[in-house]
Amino acid sequence: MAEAQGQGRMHVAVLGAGGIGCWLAARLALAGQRTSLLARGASLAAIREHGLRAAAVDGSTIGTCGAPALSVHGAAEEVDAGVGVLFVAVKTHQLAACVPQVAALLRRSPSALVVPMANGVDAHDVIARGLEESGGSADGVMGGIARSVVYISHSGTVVLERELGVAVGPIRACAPTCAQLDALRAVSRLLTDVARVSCELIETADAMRTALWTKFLVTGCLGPFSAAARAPVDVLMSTAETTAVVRALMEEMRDVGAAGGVRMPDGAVEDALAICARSPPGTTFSTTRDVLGGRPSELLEFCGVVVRLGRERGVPTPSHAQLLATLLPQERVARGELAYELRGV
Ligand SMILES: CC(C)(CO)C(=O)C(=O)O
Repeated sequence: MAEAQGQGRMHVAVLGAGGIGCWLAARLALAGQRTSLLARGASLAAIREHGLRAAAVDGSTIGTCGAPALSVHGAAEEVDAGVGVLFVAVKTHQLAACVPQVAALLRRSPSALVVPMANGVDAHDVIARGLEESGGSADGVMGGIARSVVYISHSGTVVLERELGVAVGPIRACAPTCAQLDALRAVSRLLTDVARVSCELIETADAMRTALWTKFLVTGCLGPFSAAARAPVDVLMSTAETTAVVRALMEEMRDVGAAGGVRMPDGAVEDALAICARSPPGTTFSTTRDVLGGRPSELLEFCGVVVRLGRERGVPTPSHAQLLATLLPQERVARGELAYELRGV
């Protein structure tokens, strides 16, 4: 952990070259911070050849980074030892499959913190369970939340649309050690002061769970619903009929969370609705883009999880069940599990 605490600098690794992973890697590397990015396929090839480019929405280049600050790898075994923090920035449905990479990295850097930057409310559990099942330790698994609106325009280029920062903090029942808390503080300082990614440090697991569910209230319902409605958030929020559906979806999520001991502030749904109502024209979430682009999405980890937790906790979730059912056939097609024709369309 010594490297994590020294001078606010540490060796950072990022697993996943999607929007969030490339955004974090680019911000860190552009600031001269040593960063190892784990990528695959076309992203790996493009970043190896041309570096990682960060662009503004109008297409202009913010900066391009490569060696020596940024190194890109296809396997965790290639990453040097001494990593202080690993950000796991993959889609929630890819988390379980990437645990072997996390385990391989931890074998070389056993004191690294593992911070998921994934959607949903249980990324830390999926990673921790996977590590424990493979005989490893999950003690370094923390909580993380990404709030920025960023996306990959083409392999090797990440577009920074709205940089709203991240949050990190403990999340698991076992209390973090003093060294881990110091390392979390160092991560937060590194991101905020060096990489210019505003990072909120959340001090307790309870507060972290509340923060995860607060984001989930918005993304977990509006991502899938705006895909089903084929309309951006601002349009859904300026139409009475669709706003009523959004409210019902959020209320179900609040109740399911509360039944599991998550302390949501009074007015959490009103606050989430107000945030959505302020969305700029055309706003979509990654789930919306994935569903409409015919790619596997986080539907099962959003509506699917709400429905499952609702059943386990005795909370009715009819709106989520309906939204899940509406999008399920498309999701199965995207996952290669189903094929059909829509005649006459
Ligand atoms: C809310 C947002 C944009 C934050 O990264 C997101 O999580 C998503 O689009 O999936």
